[in-house]
Amino acid sequence: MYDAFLLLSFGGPEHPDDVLPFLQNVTRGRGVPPERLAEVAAHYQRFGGVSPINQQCRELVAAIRADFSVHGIDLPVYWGNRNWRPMLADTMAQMRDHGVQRAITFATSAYGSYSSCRQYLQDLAAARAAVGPRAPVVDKLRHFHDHPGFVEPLADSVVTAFGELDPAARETTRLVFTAHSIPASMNASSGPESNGLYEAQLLETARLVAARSLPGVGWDLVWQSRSGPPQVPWLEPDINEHLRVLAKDFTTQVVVSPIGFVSDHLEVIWDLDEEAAATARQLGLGFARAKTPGTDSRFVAMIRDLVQERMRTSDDGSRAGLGRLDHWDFCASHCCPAPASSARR
Ligand SMILES: CC1=C(CCC(=O)O)c2cc3nc(cc4[nH]c(cc5[nH]c(cc1n2)c(C)c5CCC(=O)O)c(CCC(=O)O)c4C)C(CCC(=O)O)=C3C
Ligand SMILES: [Fe+2]
Repeated sequence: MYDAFLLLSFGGPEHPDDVLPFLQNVTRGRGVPPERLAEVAAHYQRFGGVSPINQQCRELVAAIRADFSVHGIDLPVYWGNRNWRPMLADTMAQMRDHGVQRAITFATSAYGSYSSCRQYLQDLAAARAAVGPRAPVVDKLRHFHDHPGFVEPLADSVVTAFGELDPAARETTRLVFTAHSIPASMNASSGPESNGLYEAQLLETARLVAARSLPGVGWDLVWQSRSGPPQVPWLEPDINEHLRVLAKDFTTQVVVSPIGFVSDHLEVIWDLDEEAAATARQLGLGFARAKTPGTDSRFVAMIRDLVQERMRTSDDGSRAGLGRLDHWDFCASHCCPAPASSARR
């Protein structure tokens, strides 16, 4: 049924000169103010112009290849990005040259919404159009917000992070989950019923991870990495604002778990490990950041499970998942529409 596997990711710069063109690719037609772009460029330059995300994808590709080979899955593994080299269209041209006809793709985002799902589908369509008539057909794997292979490594990392804090202060510990903020209207229009699928799936993940890591400890889902013009409402509160509120109450320490991401890329190591950690320090709050799945073997096995689930010849409708929300293989075309301001892209 499928003759190749494609890892589809966001991409990031790997040289100081890459930073601006990368940011231009990300924000083209999106109305992100120049001040915000300059600020984000400075974050990348603080890390020598190198985002860790591409190296993390290389490691994931290697782990998937090893896992597929051990489990007898005979699919070549390709990798392409939305915003930086290796660009998706170049990878797709290579797949065409290798005779690939129908590939299955895993996008490095667990959730629905325009930015986290639909945009990847649009990128696939645009890349196919660019590659021309013999471009492979590429199907996208489903959302995996409540898959045990995602939830379990996240929960273990929360326990590990709590181990860096004062174990005696469990009563005054808060578990703070974060995800990338998106425009409130984008959240509202996400999902087949346009009723906030992005936040609903994130709340499921948060609930499942909390119950498996620090049961009884209070938790919240808050947002990070807000972009866009200030007059447009985005999901709130921001993590830094939330830490200020927690510190006024009886919280003495926080475990922060970025469930919105699958690897510890720049938005994690800058916005949390630098910025949110500094806010916590100022407030006198203990702070520990839990890891994302990265190349955890359970996460890699989940990717295989999703491929096998899609490839099985008789579908009994069952889908591995710990939560209560529905799962589906193919998103309806009306699902998670592009925001009006970016329709031109
Ligand atoms: C939902 C979501 C995810 C999670 C799902 C997924 O992973 O796909 C995500 C991931 C990421 N976002 C990333 C980087 C950036 N996102 C930006 C801007 C934006 N993100 C948005 C949403 C999301 N983003 C939105 C609505 C915008 C506004 C512009 C627009 O409407 O599209 C900008 C522009 C500058 C700014 O921040 O303003 C940058 C540089 C990186 C790479 C990190 C690295 O390099 O290591 C990753 C993985
Ligand atoms: Fe982003």
